[in-house]
Amino acid sequence: MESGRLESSLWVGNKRYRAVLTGWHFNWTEVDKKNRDKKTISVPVAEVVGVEDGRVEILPQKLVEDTDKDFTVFYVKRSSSGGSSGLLWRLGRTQFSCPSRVLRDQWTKHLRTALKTHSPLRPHKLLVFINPFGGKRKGRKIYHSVVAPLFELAGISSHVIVTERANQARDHLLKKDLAGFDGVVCVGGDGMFSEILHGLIGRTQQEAGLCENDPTVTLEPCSLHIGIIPAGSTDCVCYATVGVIDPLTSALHIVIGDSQPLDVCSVHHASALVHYSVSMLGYGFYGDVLAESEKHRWMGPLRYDFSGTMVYLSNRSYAGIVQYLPADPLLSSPRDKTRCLSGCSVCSRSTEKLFHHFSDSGSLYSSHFSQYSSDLEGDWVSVEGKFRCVSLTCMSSSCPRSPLGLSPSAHLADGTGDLILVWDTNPLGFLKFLYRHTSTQDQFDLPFVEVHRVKAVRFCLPSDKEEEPCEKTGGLSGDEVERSYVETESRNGSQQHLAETGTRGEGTNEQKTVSPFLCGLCCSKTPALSVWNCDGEILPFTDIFSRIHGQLVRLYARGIEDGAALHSCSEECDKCERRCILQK
Ligand SMILES: Nc1ncnc2c1ncn2[C@@H]1O[C@H](COP(=O)(O)OP(=O)(O)OP(=O)(O)O)[C@@H](O)[C@H]1O
Repeated sequence: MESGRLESSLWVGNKRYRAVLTGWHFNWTEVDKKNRDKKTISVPVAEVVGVEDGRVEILPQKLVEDTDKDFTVFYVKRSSSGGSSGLLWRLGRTQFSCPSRVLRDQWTKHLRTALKTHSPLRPHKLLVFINPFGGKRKGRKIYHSVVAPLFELAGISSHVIVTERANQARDHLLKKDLAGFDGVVCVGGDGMFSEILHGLIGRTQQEAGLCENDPTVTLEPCSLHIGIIPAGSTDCVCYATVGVIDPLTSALHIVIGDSQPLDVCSVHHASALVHYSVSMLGYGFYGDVLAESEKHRWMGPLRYDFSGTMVYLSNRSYAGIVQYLPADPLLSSPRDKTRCLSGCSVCSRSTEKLFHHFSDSGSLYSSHFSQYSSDLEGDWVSVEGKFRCVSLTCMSSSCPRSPLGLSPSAHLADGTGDLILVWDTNPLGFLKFLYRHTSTQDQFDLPFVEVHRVKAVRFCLPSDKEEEPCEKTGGLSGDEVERSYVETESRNGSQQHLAETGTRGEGTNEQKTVSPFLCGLCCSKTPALSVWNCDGEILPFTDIFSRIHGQLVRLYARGIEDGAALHSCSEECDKCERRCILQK
């Protein structure tokens, strides 16, 4: 007999079922139905959230009826999210009745043992940071009403810190004792996630004795997982890694110990680390929109629409030199029309490549990497001209506004980023580019747009551009307008391969300080410089070097589940070889 297998009749209400625990799956099928339309519900053991004695309810509030012959199983139940790209997860609950207490105890014991065996990454102890001011200021309420009951059900202990200031979570992670924790949960938006990201990566490098400032160093992957409970005004990282912005769905991913590796881009200026980014590093349009929106915080989330419109109308483009190190084109391409979904094969292949010591060492994290990466070797490409925007993203950066994202075929964990160059163009062309982000039309299929899959990027100003405050730079002169036109025309011809890294770029304006603020839109002068928008933060430098670190962190997530590809519940479900995943 298969170990861990258990089979018996059980009752749900007044209907009799044949229940089977095979080790990997727990199934129950109604037995008394005469006709063929019997329905099997099949739950992978890895998606069982908890097993309780008696008749138990936990949401919206806990109710326990401690009976002798009953037990309650809580599990992940999917439902269509209607609009979002992923699936909503809900807490399924079924109360089973047994003929005897002995059988009941046998069932609960077997189910609990199966959970331990088949879900090795389930967290036992979590450190939780709640930003009480994020989004609509509902972080605390969301945590206590939705997340905490699930943690209790799953036997997870948590240490909760409600932050009192910005950067408290980051500082805590950098300095305090983290022994015994399996992961860190942030209840907030993208800003709060960024704090956790910086704290965890920084702490991991400190402990590994690695210098974060050196872009050539191979950083140590973080051993603690990050869970994101969306409670901000922008929750793009959650959306791009789970497919929906829903605290219950995210809490369930944490509880069952899902694990999604994530690439991180480090941004350096003049030999110092400036920031880490996972979603978007953007100069030009996206930088201007962020800078403008900071002036209108009082508008709330509306400020992004307002600022986007104002910046669009200001019709700006900026001179720059972009150098990039292309990724291996044989592995994937940003134009290959694939989507990085749960179980992505491109990311899986990259895991083997990125952690090729894995099989030797037996542990992902104990593998000994060479401290200096060979990742930055290769032929760099350089382009120069005027850009509407230059963006680098390590993921699709999909969000509810742009369901396919900035780069629809980008991968979460393949060790590459997508560099998007939007050259100077007329306002209508740029509007078309922006508009295509909200539809399924290909935003890269435009003559003034390029996209490259890359491992590293440098950006610097042409030597004649000074990083001066806009009052001094004034508007573009006639010469500059002319130059812009010529460069735009010849941009493909201007590409040149660099034999080595660093002929220009990092450090060319080390001593200069950027004016982080743009001219007001009422100002008749056009600034010569934009700013970098790094995951919603303005960077105080223009010349940067950025590099993608493959799978540097792990989230309690599994990527976006493809609802369309999954078999939906049908009456014939028990005859179907695939698991019925949409249990209505
Ligand atoms: N107690 C606090 N007081 C003030 N700021 C805080 C506090 N806790 C965290 N923060 C900071 O608030 C910023 C925004 O937080 P978060 O991302 O959670 O919310 P948000 O509403 O999405 O933010 P925004 O719209 O400003 O990006 C973060 O950068 C974080 O550092």
